[in-house]
Amino acid sequence: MTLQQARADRIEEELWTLSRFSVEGPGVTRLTYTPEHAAAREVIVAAMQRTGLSVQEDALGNIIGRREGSDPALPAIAFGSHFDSVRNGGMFDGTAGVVCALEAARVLQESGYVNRHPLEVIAIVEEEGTRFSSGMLGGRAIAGLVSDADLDTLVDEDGVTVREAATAFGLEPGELRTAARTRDDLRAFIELHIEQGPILEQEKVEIGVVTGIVGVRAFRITVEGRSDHAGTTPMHLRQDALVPAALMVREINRFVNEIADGTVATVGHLTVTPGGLNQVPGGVEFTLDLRSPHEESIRLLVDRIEAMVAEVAAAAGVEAAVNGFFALSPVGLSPVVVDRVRDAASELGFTHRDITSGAGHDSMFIAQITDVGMVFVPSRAGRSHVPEEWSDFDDLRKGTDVVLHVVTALDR
Ligand SMILES: NC(=O)N[C@@H](Cc1ccccc1)C(=O)O
Ligand SMILES: [Mn+2]
Repeated sequence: MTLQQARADRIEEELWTLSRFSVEGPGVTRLTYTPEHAAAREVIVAAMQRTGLSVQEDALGNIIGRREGSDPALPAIAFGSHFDSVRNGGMFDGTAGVVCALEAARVLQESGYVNRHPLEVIAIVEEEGTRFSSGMLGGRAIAGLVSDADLDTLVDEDGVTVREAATAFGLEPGELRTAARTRDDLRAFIELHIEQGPILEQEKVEIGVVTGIVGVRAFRITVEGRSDHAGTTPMHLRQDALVPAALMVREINRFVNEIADGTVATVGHLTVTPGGLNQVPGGVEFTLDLRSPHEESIRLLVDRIEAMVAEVAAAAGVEAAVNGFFALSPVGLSPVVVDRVRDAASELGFTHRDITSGAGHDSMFIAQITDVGMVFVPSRAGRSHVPEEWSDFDDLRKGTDVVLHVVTALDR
């Protein structure tokens, strides 16, 4: 039995279809448990059913298309990615991995492949954390790492909890236990994803063999001063919260540039209250996203940032707090799967190189309960989380062929 090649035209058509399920505005904005999510879900479920997969949805809405194997006692080999997006993001981040997994399932069916292990296509929800400010929630549910309490503490900007939104969406979020997978029922997970960085394109390499994923730390930093009249309050009497906050942002940037070991820091969102032209800022809240392949660099950087924030706040006569709300150590992917990704790329004659992911992925959590590998395809100009995000459909086809080879190799 020879596997047919994946088809770039079907990948392209399905991606364009899914890209239209977005709120108005530049790029793709598809938040979890919204009408846009519901429309994408419908297309994914229909594609799974057309490919002979039986479809289940777990407590949080992860969609699992399953094909039983000739040996039902074996754990499943799964492949897929997420299908939510950041605001005004691209049409490939996550969704390309779902579409390529669907394409792989079509090729297996058309090739008449007889699988020993059950095979699963998994379309994962709420990876970006755009709605509930909690990264990789869908992947964490698969890894059994979401608690019942999380369902009530994670809220969107209107205060709607995950439990309320998932229930309104027709799911049973309380059934978290059924979402949790284990090594007994999951043999491996392979995630195809766009690189979201410049390396593969710069080096003209077709396939990224992901060996590890950076550690991620997320914080909310608050600065509390005192609001006053912008016209009548002399400068020496002010407790302006924004001036020290601006200094903190600049200092964080200086610290990271001094480390220069691949560690990165981003202040992506900053709010000022009360926010009027003629009002001295009384409060500032900003986010801080730290990433590094080196756990130690993050630890040292966090210590230095916390000391600096306290120092700058004291000097400015304001209060400040550094609140961490997400922390994940760097993850090494499973050599069993990583080696097969590399072998598959070689056998298929694709240029490839080992690469560390600067983006976080559901695979980081799923790696805690089974063997995980990732396949990267090039991103044009390394851009992602922007409407300009682009990957070539034939590169996605090549990535899909790699996924197919890894799945069938693991299935032997
Ligand atoms: N693939 C991708 O973009 N993943 C997200 C995962 C994430 C979400 C929220 C916070 C931190 C990280 C990223 O920004 O890396
Ligand atoms: Mn993303």
